[in-house]
Amino acid sequence: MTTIIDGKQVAASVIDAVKSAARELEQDAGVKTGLAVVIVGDDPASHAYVSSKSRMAKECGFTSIQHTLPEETTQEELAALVQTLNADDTIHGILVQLPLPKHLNSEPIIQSILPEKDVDGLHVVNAGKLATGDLDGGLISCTPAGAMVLVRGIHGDDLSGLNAVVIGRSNLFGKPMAALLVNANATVTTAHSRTKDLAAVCRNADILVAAVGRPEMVKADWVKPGATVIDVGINRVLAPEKGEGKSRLVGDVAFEECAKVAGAITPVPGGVGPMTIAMLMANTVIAAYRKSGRKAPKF
Ligand SMILES: NC(=O)C1=CN([C@@H]2O[C@H](COP(=O)(O)OP(=O)(O)OC[C@H]3O[C@@H](n4cnc5c(N)ncnc54)[C@H](OP(=O)(O)O)[C@@H]3O)[C@@H](O)[C@H]2O)C=CC1
Ligand SMILES: Nc1nc(=O)c2c([nH]1)NC[C@@H]1CN(c3ccc(C(=O)N[C@@H](CCC(=O)O)C(=O)O)cc3)C=[N+]21
Repeated sequence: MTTIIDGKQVAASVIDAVKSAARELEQDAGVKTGLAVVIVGDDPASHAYVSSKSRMAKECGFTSIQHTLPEETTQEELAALVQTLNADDTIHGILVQLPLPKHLNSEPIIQSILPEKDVDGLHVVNAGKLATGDLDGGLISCTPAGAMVLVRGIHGDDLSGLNAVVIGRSNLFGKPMAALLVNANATVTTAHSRTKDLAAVCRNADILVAAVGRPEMVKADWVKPGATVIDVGINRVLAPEKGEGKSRLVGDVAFEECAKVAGAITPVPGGVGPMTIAMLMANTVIAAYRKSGRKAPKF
């Protein structure tokens, strides 16, 4: 029987642990954990993600601040907001929702966030710590951190002898995911748009992770029988069967057919997505513990 990995349930248990950690920090040190989420422009999908992040932060007992800036915000205005949040002692985590509108350059903005407040794990200091194997010193990008929790739930902490293939090489997901898998002793291949015979590369994977942004690209005959399939893709496609103009969410994996071959597989929605938000909360409370000089909990 194929295991359908319940990301919602795993995320709920991470959130419970975050809530207790935040409560303890407040009781013992008088510190209320604070998260600031910055969004520029009016992309509806980005707004939906950002409001669920802000809502969850409140549910965790955090101070949650959302800065919604207009589409025509300048580079200087956004940079100034980040400086203000860097200097604000009540804010422990800063997340700038990506992508930014085209006229803005995201890289200097992300690199201007203090590394200890970079709950997205995108600052070079945090990316560098992960790349050099210092997993406890920095902050790890939320989606790969969450995907790893799901992988660990199936295979345990030690992936010795297992082949892992990650499709995608972004700084937000593919690169940190590959680093986490290598750190757990998997033998890792990173595939991308220039990879030759992707299907054959994937068939070699005991753990197959897809983060491409192409609806249902991974087919059943790409999956090694019994493999663990982690679908990171979030694609909104038209669903005429639900009515005119309606849409539904699908991953980068053709779920129905791949579920017949895989040993374990994440659904979309309800797989990696909820883990991303849970790990964002985890990173924020970790940042608050470190700022107060206390040993941070692990999630
Ligand atoms: N569930 C969640 O919480 C999250 C989901 N996502 C989703 O994950 C997906 C990927 O996100 P992200 O990493 O930011 O996306 P990017 O667009 O930054 O990266 C996509 C990667 O896929 C590769 N790629 C594109 N086309 C192909 C192809 N035909 N064959 C093989 N590889 C290909 C690209 O290769 P190349 O580098 O050569 O261009 C690139 O490395 C998206 O659907 C996004 O919405 C992202 C973050 C969080
Ligand atoms: N700086 C930055 N950091 C990010 O982590 C980041 C980002 N920018 N930009 C966009 C992507 C995407 N992302 C998701 C988060 C949660 C769900 C999620 O909760 N998904 C639900 C479904 C949500 C729905 O129904 O629309 C699920 O998969 O079950 C999805 C996607 C974070 N991202």
